Amino acid sequence: MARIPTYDLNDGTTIPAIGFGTYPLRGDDGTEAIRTAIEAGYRLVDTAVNYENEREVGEAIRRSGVPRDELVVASKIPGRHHAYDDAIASVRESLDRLRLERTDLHLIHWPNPSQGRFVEAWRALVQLQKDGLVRSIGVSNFTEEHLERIIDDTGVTPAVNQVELHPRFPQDHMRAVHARLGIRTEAWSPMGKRRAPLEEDAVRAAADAHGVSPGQVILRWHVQLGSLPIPKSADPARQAQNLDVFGFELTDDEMAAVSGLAEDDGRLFGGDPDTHEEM
Ligand SMILES: NC(=O)C1=CN([C@@H]2O[C@H](COP(=O)(O)OP(=O)(O)OC[C@H]3O[C@@H](n4cnc5c(N)ncnc54)[C@H](OP(=O)(O)O)[C@@H]3O)[C@@H](O)[C@H]2O)C=CC1
Ligand SMILES: O=C(O)C(=O)[C@@H](O)[C@H](O)C(=O)CO
Repeated sequence: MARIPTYDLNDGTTIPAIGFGTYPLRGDDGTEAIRTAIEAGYRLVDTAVNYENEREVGEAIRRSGVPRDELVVASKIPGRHHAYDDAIASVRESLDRLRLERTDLHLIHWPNPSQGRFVEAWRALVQLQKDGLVRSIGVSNFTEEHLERIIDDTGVTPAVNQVELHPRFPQDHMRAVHARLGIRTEAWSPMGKRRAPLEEDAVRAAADAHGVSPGQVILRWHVQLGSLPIPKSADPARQAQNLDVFGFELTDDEMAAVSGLAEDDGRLFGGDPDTHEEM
């Protein structure tokens, strides 16, 4: 099994350079899909309270037989749990469902700025990290302004910001913000989900040139951008293929051609964190 490179995080820990997205894998089939992904070599597994599959993730980990300390298990606090005490309880409930002693990465799922309580949720994560219930702490869908607010308030910089990022929406600005602040960029819907540009010439040409699939070209584009993708696949063959992106390199021209697929507003469903809120 190929070794997956890792990134250093700003809290002194490391994280695999690619992870496995688990939404919407649920039930027995979901557990089996997550187990086959771990068997294929994924060591970072991304879940959330709102995916309603933390039990399946925990069960898949146990069935995989992979030692717990080799896995990075990540979950997320939903919008309805942003109040300080609710955020603490949310993480404890996630641990109960996962049947784990701690998560390795815990994120605030969406900032929900109109509620104005994401700073409370961040303070709770800072405390939970001190208490050893979570290893690394981060956020998801935070803008530059949201990041600066929590850092100013606590002095603690998130290790990770998980944002929408794919060839149609490359997030140049947020990647620059993350580089400035020392935050690792993690990419959700890294393929572009239902709008994955698998048939676009830029992707097809690079796939042909390197003898790989269009999906591998997209994931390799992430790797070379320094973006940590978390592709979801229910199919064992595609799960394995998506991990196999460390043995070839896109040229500068190929990288530019894939980045050239960016659209003015390439978001998949209008998930602008200033206005899109999820409870
Ligand atoms: N923080 C947040 O707000 C959000 C986080 N997420 C996270 O990001 C993860 C991934 O995002 P997701 O929205 O699923 O989108 P992806 O971009 O990962 O796309 C998933 C789709 O691509 C297909 N696919 C996967 N690999 C290949 C391949 N090699 N070739 C062709 N098709 C492929 C899958 O089909 P198949 O299963 O049949 O292979 C599935 O339909 C989620 O599972 C979740 O963990 C997602 C959205 C928001
Ligand atoms: O999957 C997630 O993490 C989400 O935050 C949702 O927005 C999800 O992408 C969705 O259901 C969008 O239609």
